Amino acid sequence: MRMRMRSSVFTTPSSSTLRVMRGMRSIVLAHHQPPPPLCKDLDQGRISRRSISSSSPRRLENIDLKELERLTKEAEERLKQYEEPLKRTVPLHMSIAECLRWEPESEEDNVVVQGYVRSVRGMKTYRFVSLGDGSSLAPLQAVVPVDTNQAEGLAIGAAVRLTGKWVASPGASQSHEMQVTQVDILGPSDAKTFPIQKKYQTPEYLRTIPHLRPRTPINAALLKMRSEAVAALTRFFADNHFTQTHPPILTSSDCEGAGEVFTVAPASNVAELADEDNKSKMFFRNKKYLTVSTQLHLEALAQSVGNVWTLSPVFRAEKSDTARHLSEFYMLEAEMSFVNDLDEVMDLAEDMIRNMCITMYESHTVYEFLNREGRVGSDLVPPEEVKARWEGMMADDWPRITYTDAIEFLQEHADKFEHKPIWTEGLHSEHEKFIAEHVGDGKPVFVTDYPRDIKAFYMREGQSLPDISSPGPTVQCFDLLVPDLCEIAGGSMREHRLEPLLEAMKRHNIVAGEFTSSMDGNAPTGAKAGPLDWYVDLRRWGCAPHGGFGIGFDRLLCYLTGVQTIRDMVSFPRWFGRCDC
Ligand SMILES: NC(=O)C[C@H](N)C(=O)O
Repeated sequence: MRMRMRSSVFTTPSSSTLRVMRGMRSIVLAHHQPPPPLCKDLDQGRISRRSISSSSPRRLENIDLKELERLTKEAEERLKQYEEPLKRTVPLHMSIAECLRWEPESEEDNVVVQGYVRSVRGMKTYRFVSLGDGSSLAPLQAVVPVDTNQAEGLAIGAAVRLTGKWVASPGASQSHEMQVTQVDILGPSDAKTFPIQKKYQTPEYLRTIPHLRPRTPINAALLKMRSEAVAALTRFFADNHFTQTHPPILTSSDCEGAGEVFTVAPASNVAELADEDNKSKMFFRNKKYLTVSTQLHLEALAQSVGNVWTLSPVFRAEKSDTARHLSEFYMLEAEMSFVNDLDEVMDLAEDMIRNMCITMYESHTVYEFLNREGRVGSDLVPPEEVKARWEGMMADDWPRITYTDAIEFLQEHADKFEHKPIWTEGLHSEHEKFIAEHVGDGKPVFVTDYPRDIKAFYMREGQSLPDISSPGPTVQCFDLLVPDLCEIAGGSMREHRLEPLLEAMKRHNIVAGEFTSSMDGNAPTGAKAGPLDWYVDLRRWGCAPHGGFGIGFDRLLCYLTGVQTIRDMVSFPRWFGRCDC
């Protein structure tokens, strides 16, 4: 089996920079650390900033001192923004994550937190309340005296604001706890009927209450992680001068040509779909669909501003009842202009994911998630395995093999599979799994140059490697495979030349009849390519070689969190037969 590593690095940072960055990241934890806690000093009628939490930077070696100085300055600047709230007179609350990392030596008065009651333990004279607000897997322990009537209304699920003293805790589970002096019940809850009790609840049960499920600590952490991933990706693309765009959700065609589109009609006239001949009665005067991929529109936008990206919902009417498929999911798609080599597209995908992981790795959320203990997240892949996934993603040089070589490799192990590996038939998920596990060695694997006839019409024909002798024509494309989840991304060079594109469309039966392939510029823009006329048009005027990819964003997050089914990764999952609330 021939295996290639990347030939070039598309983006910063280089691997040596990355090593430094990893060291730096420990110092730059300030980015992820809470601001100094703020609490109201009622006696003096002002708000004062208390000491910063004790999280000391680790791994000081490898640090460039000048860079350190720059970062310190940056951190000081950042701190300035917290001076502003000091002028306010209303109480400022701390998030629970901030509070938990705050370990002052002496008692701190008039601290305010707000959140949701996760549990209440009753003792004779005190109630022990576990409070969560989504910022942390760990709860805050609040101790409420019973005799003051303050404990009334403290029920599981209630939204509360607690004011009190932040003191060292005698308990072993936390360094500090709150001795509550005032309880405000902001949103009462009936403990008896609250559907998320403090006991193990199966993922299947939680899926029946998707509107309440986000309140569980793990689901809140998943929301935070998603948000951090988006922030990291946005920064990555901005740093690399990609333009973020908003391609449409309603479209005229099935980009992938797999017939998995949802058709759109107004609720007041669903019947219009049945009467295809009467287009004038249709809302859009023709059939329209929810997008399955924004790629084709991204190609148009890339011809304006160069490299572009988007993170959009896409929809697939696939009747797949698996842990990896949803009818609605988010796809991150990028399109690069003026590139002529599939390796450059793969470099981008690789750098982007690696960079995202490195940025996120030591965030509070990811740290807590990967170091969870006990029963927290017991339905997920164990933290050690998930950590190994992150390490694979952050490693350099993900292997690249051609589809032809992959099939050869699989054929050497044919006895292990239910389906025989056959060149013309594509890879089954058992094959993808095997490749990911045995070729990747913990890293994701690019499989390239698939047979032309099993791939989409828009892919550019040819081989990335001139020395490959494949059994038939191939296209310049890749699938990115990881263990367990198999394919998480796919991309290709696009056919940017008019004639070969029209030929490919004919081969795929996308259109019937003759095409107008004139390049004289006076030809009508319609190419008799039906709903894809406009896409053909893009090839008429100034279409540079280009390529791109799409990543199943929710699948990627599943892999990085160890969530076993994509239905538990997405807050409101939709799949064949299910679209709750
Ligand atoms: N933008 C892309 O290349 C994604 C591709 N159209 C897909 O749906 O897999």
